[in-house]
Amino acid sequence: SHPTYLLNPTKNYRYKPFKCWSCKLYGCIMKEDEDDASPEEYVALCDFTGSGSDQLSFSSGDKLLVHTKPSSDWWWAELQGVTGYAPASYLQPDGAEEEEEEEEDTSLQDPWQDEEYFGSYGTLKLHLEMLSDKTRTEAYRQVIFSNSASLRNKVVMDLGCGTGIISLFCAQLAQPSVVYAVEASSMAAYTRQLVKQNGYEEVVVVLQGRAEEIELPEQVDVLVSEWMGNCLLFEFMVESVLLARDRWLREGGVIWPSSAALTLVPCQADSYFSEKMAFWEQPYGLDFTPLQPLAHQEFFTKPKFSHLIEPNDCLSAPCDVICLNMYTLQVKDLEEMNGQFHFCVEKPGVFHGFTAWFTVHFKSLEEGGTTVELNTGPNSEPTHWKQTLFMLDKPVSVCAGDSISGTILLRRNPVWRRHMTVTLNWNISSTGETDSSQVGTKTFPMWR
Ligand SMILES: N=C(N)NCC[C@H]1O[C@@H](n2cnc3c(N)ncnc32)[C@H](O)[C@@H]1O
Repeated sequence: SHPTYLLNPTKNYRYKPFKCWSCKLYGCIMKEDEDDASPEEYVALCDFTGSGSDQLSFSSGDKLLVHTKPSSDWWWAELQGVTGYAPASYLQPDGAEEEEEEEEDTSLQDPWQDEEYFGSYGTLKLHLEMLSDKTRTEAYRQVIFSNSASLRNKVVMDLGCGTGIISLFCAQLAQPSVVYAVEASSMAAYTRQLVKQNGYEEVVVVLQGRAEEIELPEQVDVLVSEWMGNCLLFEFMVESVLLARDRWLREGGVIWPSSAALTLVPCQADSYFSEKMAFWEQPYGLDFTPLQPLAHQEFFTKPKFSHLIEPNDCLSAPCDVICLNMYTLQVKDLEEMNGQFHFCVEKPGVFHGFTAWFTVHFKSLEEGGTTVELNTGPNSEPTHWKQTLFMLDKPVSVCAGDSISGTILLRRNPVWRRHMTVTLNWNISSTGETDSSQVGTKTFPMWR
């Protein structure tokens, strides 16, 4: 669940641009405009629908003429006489496909980056981190324990079982007829050993392969999975869970978790801001402020994952901005998920950014049974996910009574299928002496 394995250093990243308030152009850290060399031919890797008059819409396979590259993210391009900004990450030099094949560069042909992804889960590091997370692991144990009677003689699928801990809980605490423990990484071979070592090979069947591709001998009564990533959705393993639900979960079957929510709160982040930005004011009595734009680009352009927010850093009550019902959620819904928020600032402070976390619920198999909750927020025991911090470009002082309202948009990356961007739009309205309001917007790549 760490994004590090997806930071593919050989691929030049493209940061999403942020609208520069002063010049209202994309990517205000503009390189000198290259002299008007002859336009280069590029082919579109996927569809793009431009927003605003200055963006160019195109379809996958279109051949665009790129006239200038004012920033690494947005290029001035032309398609059939129409010009506008096109996102550079959607374009590939025309004819590069053949070269790509020659270089055996698989990363573009593997938008799921499965080699890195399942490679990283083939080692113990991430499994040790997840197993050491008692809050997470005990929550799943509680689900199995409190439903043990209803699990008797049931057929269970544990999707992405890793070391098999959830499947082992099922065999240890309940009497299911069988648990299909599906794991795509090479960890599956060890998981089979763990099942045998603990004497559960009669109950737990380990299948190595992607859940979308393996064959089960029967439908299942219960589909359980621990699929949540940073900001709930990063890795987009949830897509595999939905595909398995549609293919293997019998009518009336149960999916765990049954629902998920992404929660947001406006917050202070004094120590992070001081550490990364204020530091350059006067280190060792010298003025290093010319480095602040660099610090901004390097530290505040992407979200900070594994951030631990203190409850008193929250400037208002949190708000669930996206709620997923795992019975009705469709894969196509994952492309763009919208949420709205309205926060009432409860105390004066500095609005440095937003913090996000998630909560999942496990509905009981028994009518009226207790629902188990796994909450990764600041008022619960910390988990290995911690929280995710989105820093604003400029901190804003706020007073009690101010309101911060706006929208959040999670847009899945059309090329890199485990990645997304998070766009936040906000409006701060103060009802102090001077009725003022400040609007802002920022798009964060997670992580491409
Ligand atoms: N964010 C998380 N919870 N990650 C846990 C991912 C675990 O599920 C495994 N996994 C992820 N996707 C799949 C899939 N489609 N099929 C099988 N195993 C998977 C992965 O190898 C790792 O062991």
